[in-house]
Amino acid sequence: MSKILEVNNITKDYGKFKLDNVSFSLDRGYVMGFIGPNGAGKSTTIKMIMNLIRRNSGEIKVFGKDNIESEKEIKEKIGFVYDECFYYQELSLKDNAKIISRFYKNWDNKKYKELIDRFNLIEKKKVKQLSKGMKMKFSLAMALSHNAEFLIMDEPTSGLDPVFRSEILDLLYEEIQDDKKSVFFSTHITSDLEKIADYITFINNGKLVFSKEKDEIMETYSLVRGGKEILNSTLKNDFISIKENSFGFEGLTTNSREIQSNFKDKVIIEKASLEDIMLYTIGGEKSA
Ligand SMILES: Nc1ncnc2c1ncn2[C@@H]1O[C@H](COP(=O)(O)OP(=O)(O)OP(=O)(O)O)[C@@H](O)[C@H]1O
Repeated sequence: MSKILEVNNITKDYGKFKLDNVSFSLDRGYVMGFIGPNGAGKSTTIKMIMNLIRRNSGEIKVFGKDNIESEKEIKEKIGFVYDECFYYQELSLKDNAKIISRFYKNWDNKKYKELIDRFNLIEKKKVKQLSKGMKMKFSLAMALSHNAEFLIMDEPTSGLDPVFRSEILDLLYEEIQDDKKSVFFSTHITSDLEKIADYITFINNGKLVFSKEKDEIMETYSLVRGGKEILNSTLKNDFISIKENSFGFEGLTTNSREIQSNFKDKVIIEKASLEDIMLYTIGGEKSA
């Protein structure tokens, strides 16, 4: 299977913040969600993949090629959606498309028109007159109109209402059906990932927590609840983190089988959502 993205030991030192030796990779044809709390380093990583900022060390390959040496060739095949709208604000959508389409050999005007219609965008409008959701739709229409093989998106659904979000996810879902396109996108909305991601990469405070297949993650982590009387230090060691209150505890574990067999009906065990995994991992104290 060919790799569409390889991020190897990248580091960016901003002084107060350091993206520290982060590595992960994505195979062609798959969707990877990129999660982490505010300030974790998601945008920094995406900007380095797009060569918008310089890394201090490490290596990034896109389509098997170095992202700096082969920048022009790589970008031709990438659809990029960024949370800050980088179009000409004073120009109409039509004029923006006219200018930007010239940069792409594979510009597909038919597809562009279809997406503009589908999103009910009015081409005469200036970019600055669009709402946040409309800007996102325009960005997506542009990103999907040059036969990109790889979509990279920084928070494409942030600040959008559930109807817009669901429309965007439906469109992405259609786009990946041919198994040739790959998608890498950051988000805070973990429920979006439960729908469409094959892999999840999670960073916290500049460090990689994990980069794994989603199904494996969903099978590995569980939430366990129980009464205070059973929570001794041995049991505490089975948890990634625990919240305690006056009645009992709730904790995230990768060890639910053993806990179940030791404590039987004294505990309630359920699958953890991605949000639970993120919150407990970030919250991170064993004895709250
Ligand atoms: N140009 C810069 N100079 C100094 N520090 C920076 C710069 N850009 C980002 N940072 C810092 O790097 C850290 C990571 O920021 P980044 O935008 O990558 O996080 P993020 O995970 O995308 O967060 P969010 O979810 O809030 O968008 C933050 O502490 C931020 O203040």
